[in-house]
Amino acid sequence: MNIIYEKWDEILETVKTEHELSDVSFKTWLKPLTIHSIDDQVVTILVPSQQVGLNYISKKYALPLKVAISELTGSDYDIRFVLPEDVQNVEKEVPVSTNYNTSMEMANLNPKYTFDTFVVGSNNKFAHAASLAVAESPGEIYNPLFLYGGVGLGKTHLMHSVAHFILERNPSTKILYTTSEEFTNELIEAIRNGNNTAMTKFREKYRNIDVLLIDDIQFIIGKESTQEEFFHTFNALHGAKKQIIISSDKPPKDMEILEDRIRSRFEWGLLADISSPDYETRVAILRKKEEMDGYNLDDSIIEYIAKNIKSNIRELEGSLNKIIAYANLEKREVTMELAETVLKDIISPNDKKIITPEYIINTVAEHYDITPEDIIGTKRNSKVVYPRQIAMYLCRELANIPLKSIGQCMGNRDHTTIMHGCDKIEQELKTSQTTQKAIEILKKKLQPGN
Ligand SMILES: Nc1ncnc2c1ncn2[C@@H]1O[C@H](COP(=O)(O)OP(=O)(O)OP(=O)(O)O)[C@@H](O)[C@H]1O
Repeated sequence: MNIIYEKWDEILETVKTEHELSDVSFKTWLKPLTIHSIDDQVVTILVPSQQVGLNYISKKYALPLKVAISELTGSDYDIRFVLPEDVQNVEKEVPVSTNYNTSMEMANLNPKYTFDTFVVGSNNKFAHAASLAVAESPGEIYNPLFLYGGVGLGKTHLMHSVAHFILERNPSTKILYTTSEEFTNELIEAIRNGNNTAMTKFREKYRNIDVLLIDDIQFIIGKESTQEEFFHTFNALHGAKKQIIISSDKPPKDMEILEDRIRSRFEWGLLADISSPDYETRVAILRKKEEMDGYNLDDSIIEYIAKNIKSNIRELEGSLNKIIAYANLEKREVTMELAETVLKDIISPNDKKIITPEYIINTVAEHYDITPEDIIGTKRNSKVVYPRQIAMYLCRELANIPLKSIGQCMGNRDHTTIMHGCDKIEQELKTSQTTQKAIEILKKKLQPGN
């Protein structure tokens, strides 16, 4: 929390002492003042009612308050005074509700995205635990919580789960879910209106809340005014100990053309990634979905979907829905044959294509802009050694042939060399985003249907 909030009483006392105010003056003019918000270097002070005399207070106490704040914090803040009616007009935009369902609708939450319906697997264990911790103590431990991962892997589901959890405990919590695209559009609209009220309304909508969920933040990249506005929104909320949860398709350090001051704020709290689910988790997700929708499919069909749709949970669920919809429409039993027919467009024929070491070597070489000869050759500079190890790893993962045979295809290398290369990449995958991304992209190139 911004120190000005914590030391507000002390600041008022300082003004009193330094300006030798009598008790009655202090009680009348200063004591009733409270902080409305602190946005980047502007302290907005709420003056309780018009009788108190906004103009008088502003003329007489703006400077003393500015000086006292500057003495306390060591930096300069501008002072702005507002009346309750100015604020209330805007606060009506986000009314408080004590009813869970109303709050949920006002917050833009999907009722199905709760912790109960979220399947925990090794791909999302950490992100799940972090989200639960935030849900239990919003604004206190990990702020912001930054969830990142590929498309359709459950980031939105998790952030909504946090919101539901908080609302169940306290339905009057003001929560707002939005996407960075919506945020940008609303900002453009406010700027286009060209008047202060539209802008104030916009700001109050986003700053007058307890929890902000902002999805797909990567879309603010390259949008300067949005970044600027988001920066101030972030500071206002964070300064007031309000929880912020952000999702993105990549971690902050990989978000190119993002202002450094924003990147560093994203990294203030906790970063948690969600990767593609393993086979067991995919089966568990399909089973959960089946249970929720009241179906009971044969194990072999569930396994068929889980084996073939690997990287995207939205697609996984979509495949199940498609099979069921098709069966209902055609009034047919769900059989393996039906599942295969329905999913033939999604499960690319490429999956059935045998992935040979040569194919992998060519694809890796092209990706790194080197030649296949570089990969199988003996050069030892980093430009070729790393892609070579990547090729070894992919051969082991996808080609389904013994290490010895991989060694033969890779310039007659010994199987222990291949093993070493694979281990190296495996280690890197635990820590390096670059390697994770490279493997993800290359796997997609080699198996486009997955
Ligand atoms: N672990 C999980 N358990 C159950 N359902 C899940 C899980 N992960 C994702 N889903 C489901 O997969 C679908 C896609 O998830 P979601 O929209 O949260 O993904 P996302 O990561 O936000 O995607 P995008 O990058 O497109 O914004 C949703 O229907 C969600 O309920």
